[in-house]
Amino acid sequence: MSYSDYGDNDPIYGDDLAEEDRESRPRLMLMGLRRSGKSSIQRVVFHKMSPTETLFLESTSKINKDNIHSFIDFQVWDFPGQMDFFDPTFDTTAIFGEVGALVFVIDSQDDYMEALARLHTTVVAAHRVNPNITFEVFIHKVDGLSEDYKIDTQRDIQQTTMDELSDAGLENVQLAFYLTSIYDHSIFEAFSKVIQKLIPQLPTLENLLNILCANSGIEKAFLFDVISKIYIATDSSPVDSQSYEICSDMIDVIIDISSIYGRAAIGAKSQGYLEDHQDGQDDWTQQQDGHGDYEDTNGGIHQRPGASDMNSQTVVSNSSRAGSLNSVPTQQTSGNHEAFSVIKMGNGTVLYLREVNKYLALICLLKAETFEKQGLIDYNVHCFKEAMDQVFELKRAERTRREMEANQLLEEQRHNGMYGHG
Ligand SMILES: Nc1nc2c(ncn2[C@@H]2O[C@H](COP(=O)(O)OP(=O)(O)OP(=O)(O)O)[C@@H](O)[C@H]2O)c(=O)[nH]1
Repeated sequence: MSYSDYGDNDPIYGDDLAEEDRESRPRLMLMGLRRSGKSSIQRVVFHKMSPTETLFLESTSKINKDNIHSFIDFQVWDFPGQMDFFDPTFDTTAIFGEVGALVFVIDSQDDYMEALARLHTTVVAAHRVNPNITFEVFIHKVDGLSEDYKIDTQRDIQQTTMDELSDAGLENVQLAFYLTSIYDHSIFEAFSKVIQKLIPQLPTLENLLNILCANSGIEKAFLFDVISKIYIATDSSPVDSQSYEICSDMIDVIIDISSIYGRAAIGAKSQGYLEDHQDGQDDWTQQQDGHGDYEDTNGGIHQRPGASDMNSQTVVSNSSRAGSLNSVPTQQTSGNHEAFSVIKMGNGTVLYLREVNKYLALICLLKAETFEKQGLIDYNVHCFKEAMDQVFELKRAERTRREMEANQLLEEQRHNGMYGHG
């Protein structure tokens, strides 16, 4: 995945975005009152900004358009809080016409009555222009609220919003509500669900993951976008936040070890620890800054000869969380240099990560007994990857076919224009 720089004068991704680009990418809009946390969400999720750094973000003064290049290309538009969308000079058709999802951010630590009024007018206007928009409401900054208060706030916001929409004759409009904070995994989990709605291949991916889980004894499988740590699909068993968190943390562990090991490896080379794999050692690390182009993940994880011994040798701390690690990951690059890692935890659960393509990683949770048949799991994952390739290849082929048809039509029109009067 690569990300745009989002400065106002960005020559590539700012206002100069090519017209055809505007049309071909699903658009995701971040709206809400000033200081509700829109830019922070965008920077934390897509640019790897640390949550505390968002304290220094300046207020957004114009729409920031951020092009996300990943398994699907989409745009995130961050709107300034003070913008009046309903000013007659504002082109609502252009704004809402192409939108895939509208994320409305409400600051739950503040008095939210004004935000609810704005949410209502936004939904009414957007739905009138484009009834296909999905509305996602982030009840944000819940890190400052107690568990009980979170639930009460969500119930109150949900009830008030739906009542008002129903009074306006819009009882059929679907809104999804999420409790979010940039200080924990909740923002990534919420974004995962939002993005999934923009992926046309989602049912196919879920089916493939179901088949993989059923045939390999895997308890839960997530397909992650490595940089953003958004999961784009999972099997159809219910998602519990802890499973998501531990899998998402695994990506961080792998990236951290990859970067430390990569650097250490250069130093250790003279001592004979390393045979190869130095190049590309920081690929995943580079991606983490949110600006790396994520072009080459091969060899992102490196193996010291005999690295698999690490698993049985090293015991790190144990803690009360089910997801705590008490053994160090076994990391390997497989024959074709794709990242692969296994973490065995103290509670008898195994975390299994495999790079699927340059954007995605598959992470599975399974029992240690099941993992004894690793050969079967490896083989099934290989089949899964091939099926995934086919799914995305079909999409590419379809796009190419449509482009060719459009070009042919254009040619014919040109030809008729030249010779049509003869
Ligand atoms: N506690 C807490 N603070 C947050 C969270 N998200 C954002 N903030 C803080 O909220 C403040 C405003 O965030 P911004 O991202 O600038 O808000 P915005 O909606 O983009 O504001 P405008 O650009 O003025 O529309 C910053 O100080 C952030 O650190 C959160 O999840 N929890």
